[in-house]
Amino acid sequence: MSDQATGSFAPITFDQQTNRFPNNADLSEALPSFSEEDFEQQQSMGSPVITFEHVTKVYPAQPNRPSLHDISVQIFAGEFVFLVGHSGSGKSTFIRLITREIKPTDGKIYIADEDLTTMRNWRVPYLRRNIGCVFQDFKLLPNKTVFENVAFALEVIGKSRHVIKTQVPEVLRLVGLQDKLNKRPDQLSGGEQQRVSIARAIVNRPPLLVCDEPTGNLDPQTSRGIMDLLERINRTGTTVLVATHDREMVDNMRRRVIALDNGQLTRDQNKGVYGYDV
Ligand SMILES: Nc1ncnc2c1ncn2[C@@H]1O[C@H](COP(=O)(O)OP(=O)(O)OP(=O)(O)O)[C@@H](O)[C@H]1O
Repeated sequence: MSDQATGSFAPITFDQQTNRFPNNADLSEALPSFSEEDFEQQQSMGSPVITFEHVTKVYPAQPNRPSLHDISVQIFAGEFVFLVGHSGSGKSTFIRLITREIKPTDGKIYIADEDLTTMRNWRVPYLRRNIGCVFQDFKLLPNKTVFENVAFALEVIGKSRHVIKTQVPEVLRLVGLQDKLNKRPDQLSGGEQQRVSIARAIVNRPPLLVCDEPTGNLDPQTSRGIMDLLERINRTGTTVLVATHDREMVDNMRRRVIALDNGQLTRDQNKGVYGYDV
């Protein structure tokens, strides 16, 4: 499988004036794509996409052991961040808090300027339209083709057939699957299935992409292809957060590393490594 996928994909960004989500009615109208300079300027302007303020999460089933304890951290627009830590250190909990699958026991979480702790339930689907999610186990619909799996993400939010016919082939070109539109997931390799799930996550051009162990089921070479793809998506302006155990990948890519240990934030390092403390 070639990793030389191309595409003119550009994400929708948070509203620059208000740092709030764009109105979802506007999401199909592509904003101007970023140049590298715009992008650096945006980062130096420092608009936070994810803010945790003294966040603690205690699951009722484990009342005496916080799964996250007093976490304060910010992730800014355009960053590529690895979240690392032992099994059970709290990485998935961190991600599930961002998507408002769960709420913190204490503290505040903001996505852009939206306060997730006070967000009304009816707003949650709108939040999720702005966050692409990729998981270890792909979560594809087995009876649908590659095209249909990706199209489904647009159908459920009411996109027109015209938008679907334009955006689905474009994103499948970006992930290098333009020749597999009519295959079903069981006719694809693991790496190709993960590319479909990435295409599905970004087809609506979310400003934020969160990935929970995206290479956990893949061999090292295929994993490199997936990480290259995530880097390419990041270069279009999308903020990318990747929870991973993949030491080699983290060490090779030298991006920001946030380390969790036993629910505590133990390290936050620019151009970091996986390290031996996790
Ligand atoms: N629904 C739940 N109810 C009770 N405890 C939970 C629940 N989900 C997670 N935990 C606990 O919270 C802690 C953190 O779990 P979490 O899944 O966030 O870790 P992780 O770093 O993602 O682990 P892994 O790398 O194995 O996926 C663990 O002690 C786990 O047992």
